[in-house]
Amino acid sequence: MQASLEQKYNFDVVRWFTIMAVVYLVVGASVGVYIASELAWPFLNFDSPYISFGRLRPVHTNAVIFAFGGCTLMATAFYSVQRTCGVRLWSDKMARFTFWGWNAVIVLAVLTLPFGFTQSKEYAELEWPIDILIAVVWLSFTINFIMTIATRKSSHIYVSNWFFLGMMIMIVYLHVVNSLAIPVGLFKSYSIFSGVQDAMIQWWWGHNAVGFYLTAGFLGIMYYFVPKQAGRPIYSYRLSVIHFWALMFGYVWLGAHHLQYTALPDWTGSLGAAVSIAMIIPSWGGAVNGMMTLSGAWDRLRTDYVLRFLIIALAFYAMSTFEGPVMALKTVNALSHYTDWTIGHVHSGALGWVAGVSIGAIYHLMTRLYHTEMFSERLINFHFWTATIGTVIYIVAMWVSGIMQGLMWRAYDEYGTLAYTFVESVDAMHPYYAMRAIGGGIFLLGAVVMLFNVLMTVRKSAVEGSLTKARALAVAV
Ligand code: HEM
Ligand code: HEM
Ligand SMILES: [Cu+2]
Repeated sequence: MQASLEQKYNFDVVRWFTIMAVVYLVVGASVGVYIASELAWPFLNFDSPYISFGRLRPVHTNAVIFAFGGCTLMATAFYSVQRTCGVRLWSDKMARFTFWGWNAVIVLAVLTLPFGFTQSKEYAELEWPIDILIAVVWLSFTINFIMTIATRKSSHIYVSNWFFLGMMIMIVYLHVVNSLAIPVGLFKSYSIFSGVQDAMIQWWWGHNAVGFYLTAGFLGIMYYFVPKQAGRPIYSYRLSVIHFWALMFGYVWLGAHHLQYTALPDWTGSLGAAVSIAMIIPSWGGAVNGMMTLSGAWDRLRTDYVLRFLIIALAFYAMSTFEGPVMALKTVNALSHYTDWTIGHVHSGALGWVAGVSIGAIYHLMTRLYHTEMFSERLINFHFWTATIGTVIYIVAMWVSGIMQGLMWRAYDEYGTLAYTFVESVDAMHPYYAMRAIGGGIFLLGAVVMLFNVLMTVRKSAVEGSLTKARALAVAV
């Protein structure tokens, strides 16, 4: 059975993306721990512009979102679309181009960001030549995916493909519009938008990078891998369809919640807040749908570590999609904005949800792609606990420091003047920044163990010859 799968499908490109995703998780988390340490112990900036916090921060965000997240999305999308449609990828060449092109983007990011080449748009820092490359590579990914669905053998299009498709199409136009700029040199350009319009476009992209890339794409992963790992059908197919359309229509309206109390018209922020609150419903619908897939088989969580990763990720998804809407409310945002509370929210989504569901999917993929068991189940268990504990320490540290910052900045003394100077609030953050660096270090340790486990599994498969056998059998079949 497995042998013929090797022949029928293109798993090579999936294998490459899977391994690179794990490598980039380690790289991105390492830079994360480093910049977290720079905030706790500023001497680590070593007075060098190249490794200063300001320049390494976008290296971190690009590495985790686009390198780790991107490779995970491409591996899982290319794998699940073939399996659910019962056909090989439409074009092997295009898939190879997507792999090399995407990695070229990542290398270019590492080569430009530390030298200060940036458009200064968050999550869209890369300069215009790289933006063009991103658009071309992303389109090749999208077209290959759509054409694979178009040639499918199954009658309907499974819901995971809908989520991947939604992500791909939205990202094409968000990326293109947000990146429209007038170049004045090879690595210098000016946005065609200015002032408040520029801010609005930036956060229309920024929020939807979260909503479509970090959420819809990873929900595609959830809808394929949770039922697969649990060995049961998704709890409610009808709920998944409602989840999909509500998410697609809702998320695009939220960008203004990043710009409360700015030069934007007041009503845009109110609209953003109102729709944000409404988004709790589809988000929780999706999380419940994933969790209830285990209904009647909860005992599996005791023994199946991969399933644990997937389900705890859904718990973090539910938590961050409750926290986000609350933070969108103007009264709450007045306190939380500019503080570490936002950073805590980001990482409960990014570490708990995005990394959690990715890690679960990658462990699942490894055994299917290399036709063997994982090198060590115990190390997966170890990874589960380090990832969970590291994430919780990170988030708790940021909640405390964020709320403290917010309260210190608005505290008045008996004469009506500010009770604290800004630098006093920075000083008060030190213990929490140290705590975050430690939490991040624990998370990173788990990621390193995962890389080791993954590489040993590749080696194990080579020693056993299981992949070679599967391929040879494929020729014989
Ligand atoms: C070991 C793990 C990690 C550590 C220690 C870490 C640390 C950090 C630090 C120190 C910042 C800058 C915060 C600031 O400006 O005050 C940051 C920002 C960010 N990180 Fe991480 N990070 C980690 C993993 C991740 C992962 C896996 C993701 C995504 C999947 C991620 C996504 C982000 C994003 C989106 C931001 C920007 C937040 C914002 O602008 O509000 N991080 N991270
Ligand atoms: C219904 C769901 C969600 C809503 C309504 C929401 C809302 C918000 C709000 C109000 C902020 C703070 C804006 C500010 O004061 O600057 C924020 C920041 C952020 N959220 Fe969420 N959130 C949601 C889910 C998520 C999820 C699941 C993730 C992660 C993967 C995520 C990632 C982020 C990031 C990266 C930022 C920081 C943006 C920046 O300033 O750089 N959010 N979100
Ligand atoms: Cu947002």
